[in-house]
Amino acid sequence: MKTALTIAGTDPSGGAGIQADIKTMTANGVYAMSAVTALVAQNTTGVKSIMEVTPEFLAEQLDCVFTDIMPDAVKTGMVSSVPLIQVIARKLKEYRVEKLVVDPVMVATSGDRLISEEAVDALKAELLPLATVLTPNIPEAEVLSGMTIHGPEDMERAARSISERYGCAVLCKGGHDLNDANDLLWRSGEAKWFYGRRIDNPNTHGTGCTLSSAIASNLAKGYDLDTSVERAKTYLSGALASMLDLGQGKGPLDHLFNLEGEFVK
Ligand SMILES: Nc1ncnc2c1ncn2[C@@H]1O[C@H](COP(=O)(O)OP(=O)(O)OP(=O)(O)O)[C@@H](O)[C@H]1O
Ligand SMILES: Cc1ncc(COP(=O)(O)O)c(N)n1
Repeated sequence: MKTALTIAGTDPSGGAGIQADIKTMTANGVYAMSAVTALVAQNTTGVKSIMEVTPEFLAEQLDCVFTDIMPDAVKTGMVSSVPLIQVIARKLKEYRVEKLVVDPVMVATSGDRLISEEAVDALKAELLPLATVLTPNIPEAEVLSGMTIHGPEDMERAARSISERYGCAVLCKGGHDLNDANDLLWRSGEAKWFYGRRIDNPNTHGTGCTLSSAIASNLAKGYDLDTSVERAKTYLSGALASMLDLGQGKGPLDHLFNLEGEFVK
């Protein structure tokens, strides 16, 4: 069985972060592992508080995984402070991780900030250059490129600039565009659009976490980047179209919409 590791924060309400990542990886047929960067008290209505792990403890978690079950792909999500980012970058290099999806998580759907100002600089300097693919949403692409994005051409310009600066592929997600759900992948100096039907579902808590974990799962299984993005987007659309409706805020996706078998009944 292929294996994937998520390095991210938690969501006790199960819709985003580590919990969404594990469900997504499982639903996408890989063995899921997780290293926690922060315990986050949050639910569908917002973030109440954050308790970061120490850099030493994160290093120990990563050593435990990498020395025992070397993942076929790794995804990073919420990495809220400079020392944690430094540890992650060091360990990814030490263990020569090749397939890395970096979701540059900055602000939750609820509007709560999940990374410090200084950590954005560390993310750029330490983690982005290691990524196979980076998956910013439009506001994150604006921060990383320093450009303002008003439409598809701006998405291409920003993704290209980020890709050239950090030497990685960039998937600029269009979920924040109210008309479409089209994502732009900039890789090897070229743009490729992934068109999605916009699903009329307000419950989008964890869409970013889910998409990046599904991409990592497909990379782990050996698919190339374009195919991994295509498959991940199809999976995400299915989880959104299942119209799960839980919680009092923006609810979670139905990660296991495709699960069948006798134990499900
Ligand atoms: N209503 C929707 N219908 C179909 N696809 C959607 C919808 N909303 C978002 N998506 C898709 O979900 C994925 C995540 O995009 P989005 O821009 O929402 O990321 P994000 O902002 O990081 O997510 P999050 O809301 O978790 O922070 C993209 O593939 C996007 O096209
Ligand atoms: C631990 C963690 N990581 C990421 C997100 C972003 O997800 P969303 O923007 O969908 O709330 C989150 N809310 N919590």
